[in-house]
Parts: sequence; structure tokens; C-alpha cells
Amino acid sequence: MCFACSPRNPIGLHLRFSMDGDTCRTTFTPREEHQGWNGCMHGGLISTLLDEVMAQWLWRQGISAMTAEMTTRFSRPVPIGVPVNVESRLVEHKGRLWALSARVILPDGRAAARATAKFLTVD
Ligand SMILES: CCCCCCCCCCCC(=O)SCCNC(=O)CCNC(=O)[C@H](O)C(C)(C)COP(=O)(O)OP(=O)(O)OC[C@H]1O[C@@H](n2cnc3c(N)ncnc32)[C@H](O)[C@@H]1OP(=O)(O)O
Repeated sequence: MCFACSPRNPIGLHLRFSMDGDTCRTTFTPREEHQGWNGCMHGGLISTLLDEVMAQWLWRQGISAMTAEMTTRFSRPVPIGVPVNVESRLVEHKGRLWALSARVILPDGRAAARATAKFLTVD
């Protein structure tokens, strides 16, 4: 019952994903219970959006992989009640190691957060 994507998780984010060419996408509107700093989405949950959209890129290609490393840059606050687009792309693949990047994009097109991550395939 994934916290990020399961429709059955009562406290989950209920994210739904789609592939658009080589990009995996989702949207999310943070609510008050997702706050960290007043009026802004919690950074840990922003990281969850980024982690999940990269993991889903892999899962949608039939690749079972877990996050081994992730770096996030928070550039702008994500306001509560404002819908954001979240997208990921493959950067590099070598053996079991997959490098991806992701962004959280505000309605005006500016990136609020960016991440890069390494995933390792698992059996
Ligand atoms: C239905 C739809 C559902 C869709 C469901 C979608 C769910 C998505 C969930 C979101 C994604 C997550 O949050 S996943 C949850 C968060 N992540 C985790 O809990 C992962 C915890 N870590 C682990 O379990 C493990 O460390 C693994 C599996 C990642 C790797 O362990 P391992 O398989 O034993 O591999 P290991 O020997 O350590 O490493 C293999 C090789 O990779 C190298 N290596 C290891 N880490 C790195 C690294 N960060 N950067 C470079 N290289 C690395 C090692 O040096 C080694 O090189 P060499 O010696 O071979 O040269």
C-alpha cells in the first residue's frame, strides 16, 4: 500500500502517473495537512513527489529498482492549494544503476524543486 501512489492508502498522496514520450508525469495539489513551514508544502513530501515520479519512470518500463541515492534542491516554496506538475526523465543507465532527474513545476512554469537520483535494480 504505497504512501505515494496506492489509491487504497487512507493517508496517502494518491498520485497517478502517465508517460508522455520519455517523460513520466503526475500532478499534485498540497493540502493543509501537507504543510511544513506556514503555507508551504513540507520539503520531505516534496522529495517524496520527486522520488516517486522517478521510480515510476522505471516501473513503467518494467524495471524493478529502489532508490539508492537522491539529492534535492529546493528553489522556491510550493504553496498550499496550488497544483504543481511533477516530471522525470532518464539521465543515464549503466548495468544495475539508473540515474534519473525530476522537477516540481509551479503553475507559472518555474521549477520549485529539482532532484537527481540513482536507482539500483533489485530481483
Ligand atoms: C505496480 C507499480 C508499483 C510501483 C511502485 C513504485 C514504488 C517506488 C517507491 C519509491 C522509491 C523508493 O523510495 S525505494 C525506498 C527507499 N530506498 C531503499 O529503501 C533502498 C535501501 N537500500 C537497499 O535496499 C540496497 O542498498 C540496494 C537494493 C539499493 C542496493 O543493495 P545491493 O543490491 O546489495 O547492491 P550493492 O551491492 O550495495 O551495490 C551494487 C553496486 O552498486 C553500487 N552502488 C550502490 N549504491 C550506489 C550509489 N548510490 N551510487 C553509485 N553506486 C552505487 C555498489 O558500489 C555496487 O557496485 P559494485 O561493487 O557492483 O561495483
